[in-house]
This record gives sequence, C-alpha cells and structure tokens, in this order.
Amino acid sequence: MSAIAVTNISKSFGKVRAVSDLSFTVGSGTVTAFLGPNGAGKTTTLRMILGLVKPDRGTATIHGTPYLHLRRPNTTVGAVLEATSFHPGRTARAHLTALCVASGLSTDRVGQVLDQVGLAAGDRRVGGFSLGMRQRLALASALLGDPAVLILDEPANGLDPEGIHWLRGFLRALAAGGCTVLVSSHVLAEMSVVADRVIVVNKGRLVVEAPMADFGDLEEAYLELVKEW
Ligand SMILES: Nc1ncnc2c1ncn2[C@@H]1O[C@H](COP(=O)(O)OP(=O)(O)OP(=O)(O)O)[C@@H](O)[C@H]1O
Repeated sequence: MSAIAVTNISKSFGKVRAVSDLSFTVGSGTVTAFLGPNGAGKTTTLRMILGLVKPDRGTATIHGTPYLHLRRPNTTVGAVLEATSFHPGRTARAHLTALCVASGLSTDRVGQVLDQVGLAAGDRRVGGFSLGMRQRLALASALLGDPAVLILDEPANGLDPEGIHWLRGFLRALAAGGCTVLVSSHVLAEMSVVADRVIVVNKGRLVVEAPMADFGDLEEAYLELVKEW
C-alpha cells in the first residue's frame, strides 16, 4: 500500500481552479519532491491530504485512510506548512510541551525532538528566533509523535547554507529509517540531491510523476516540462 495516495482530487476556490483531477502516490520510505510553479496547487494539495481543506471531488489517504479518519493522526503523520505561527512569549520547550500535553504524547519527546532538529535554544523565547530557528521548531513539532509520514511545505525557506546542508542529511536519515517524506520546494538543486522521486504539478494538474533518476538535470527538465503547459 502507498504511504500517501491522492486519487482524482479537485478543489476550486470560487472561480479559481486550484487543483484539477490530480492523482499520484508516494511510496513508503522515500523522499518525494513535490514541485510546480507559484500557484500550481501544491499547498492546496498538501492541505487536502492533511484534512485541512475538503476536496470538491476525489480522495486523499495516508496508509489507506483519510487523515480525518486516522485513529492517532499525530503518531501517523507530521506536517510543517507555510506560515507556522508560535506564541512569541513561549520558549521552544514550553511550546513543544504544550503540544505533547494537547496530543496525549509523553513530554519525554520534547528533549528528543529538540536534539533531533539541532535546536540548542530550547529555553529561549520563540519571539527572538530567526526564520531558520522557527523552521527547526516547526519540524520538531511535526516529529513529536514520531510519525511514519512527514509532509513539508518549503522547509528550506529561511535556512542558511549550513541549515540547508543539515536539512538534506536530516531528510535522508528519516527516509533511511523508513519514514516517508513528501516535500514541496522551489529549490530544485537541493531537491535533486535529496529526493528519490519527483511529482510535478502545474495549473492544478499532474505534469509528471517519476523517479529522480529519470530526470538527468532536474532544473533543465523541470523548466522544459513547465514551459510546455
Ligand atoms: N483559501 C484560498 N482562497 C482562495 N484562493 C486560494 C486559496 N488557497 C489557494 N488559492 C488559490 O489556489 C491556487 C493554488 O494555490 P496554492 O497555494 O495551492 O499553490 P502553490 O503551488 O502552493 O503555490 P506557491 O508555490 O506559490 O506556494 C492559487 O491560484 C491560489 O491563489
């Protein structure tokens, strides 16, 4: 069974057709790059997989079950979406502890995920965090339930070169441990070294779904594919 299966989903916002009859699957233990131009429908698709947006048609499942029907969603799938906000007066540790309590998870996880994402500033208030530190905290939040599936919307945003290098190793290590990662990004050079598979969408539709090895130069292939649409 696919870790994630999207089947014929469509979503319009008023007259805007954000996603149109889109289908793809994501295999277990892989890093899959989810690519497409601005407005292609990536975030809307990720939000539909996560039960945050209701599709007009079609289904999205995680290990065969729609997100909203998962018995323990926090331990099945973790997500980092754009514009994650944190209470500025709280420390990272307090933020993660509150999430553990709200989700019925052991607070032992707090120290573990802070270590996992390399966030040494756990006792500092989040209001003073850089964008890169916020990204790491968002990742730490997503990892609290030790999920088998991780969905990330532009996680390299705001990371410095060292952070991007770290994220690469981090995602590969997660996949090596059996975690399934679906990651949207505009940073093609980075995706070409981190992802096993590629899904390209444009104007809400599937352009291509293929192993990274099929692409040669990802940037060149992507620009050609998107130009044709
Ligand atoms: N809540 C909403 N209300 C109205 N329109 C929306 C909403 N969410 C998305 N859209 C529209 O749907 C289309 C797809 O947007 P989406 O954010 O899914 O694209 P994207 O591929 O994630 O883009 P980007 O790479 O810029 O983040 C766009 O035209 C966007 O303006």
